[in-house]
Amino acid sequence: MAERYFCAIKPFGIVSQVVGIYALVMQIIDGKQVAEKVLSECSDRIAALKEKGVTPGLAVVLVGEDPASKVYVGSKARKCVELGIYSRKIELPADSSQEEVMAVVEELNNDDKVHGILVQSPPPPHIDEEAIVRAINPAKDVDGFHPENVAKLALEDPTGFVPCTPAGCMRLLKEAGVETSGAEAVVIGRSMIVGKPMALLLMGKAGNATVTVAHSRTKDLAEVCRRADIIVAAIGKPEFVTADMVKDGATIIDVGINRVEDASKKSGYKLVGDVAYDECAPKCKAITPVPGGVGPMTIAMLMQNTVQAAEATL
Ligand SMILES: Nc1nc(=O)c2c([nH]1)NC[C@@H]1CN(c3ccc(C(=O)N[C@@H](CCC(=O)O)C(=O)O)cc3)C=[N+]21
Repeated sequence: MAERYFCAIKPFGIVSQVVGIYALVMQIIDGKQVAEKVLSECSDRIAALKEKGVTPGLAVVLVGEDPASKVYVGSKARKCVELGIYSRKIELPADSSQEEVMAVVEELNNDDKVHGILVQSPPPPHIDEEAIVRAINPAKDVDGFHPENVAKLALEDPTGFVPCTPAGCMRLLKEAGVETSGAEAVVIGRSMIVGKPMALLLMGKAGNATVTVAHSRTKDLAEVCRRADIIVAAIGKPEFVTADMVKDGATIIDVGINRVEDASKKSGYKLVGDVAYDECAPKCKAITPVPGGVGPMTIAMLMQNTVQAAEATL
């Protein structure tokens, strides 16, 4: 599921080039390609559901006008249409009250055509996001953020929903043929959306890795990272992981999506990950690019969770 690239070392002559080619075979993990595979599995399951009279449905709620959120919500809705998932998009003004958002969630909880509910994060600052997440019926919580699903993940109960981004990272490792069992994995970041569930997945039966969770208070982060066979970068800081933090032959999963200014781009910005890709990639056995790595997988796993939610109603 992934292409192999050769990093030829030009300046050092033919012999070094050959040595370089053997020493530095590096795999760029193609997230778009793996996402296509996941989506085609979803297609088959959707067809089977429709034969039984069930059309999976996903509702996406967006509060406010954040342009990046609008892009994500748009691509989620588009993916639903492509797959034949019934899609509802609910856009609420930025000044909506807590009660108004809660009322929408309640309505969606009671809508039998809707199997999955996602409230785009982050909502405007006056909204209590935790209360919203708790109000979602756990059986429709396709983000896997509800406490019941967090508990099921910790318990390794497969009836729960695994958060989409870490689920996508695990699938990428699997499809790239990266051995997690017995590996030293370092997760950088401890968020409830990525870092914490990622650590649970790597540590659990699906991963069997030895896991370290590093964060902003970690002492000697570079040293901790250098131990890693697998680094999962989910810090939210552009190009935070540098080559000196990476062991030769490590695998890097870059969860970061940061918009940084770039005058040469029409949009005025470019996307970079949490990893300084150009300097880290030559040291890696395998690495995910940004864009085209974890991002497309997040959406694919959301579709998969929606299918799972619909199947659970049969
Ligand atoms: N309740 C909730 N659930 C989410 O799953 C959720 C959320 N809130 N809030 C925002 C984040 C972010 N997120 C992304 C999904 C796809 C791409 C994606 O497809 N990225 C493309 C590039 C997209 C671009 O060009 O901007 C890529 O990396 O190749 C990125 C980010 C889901 N999120």
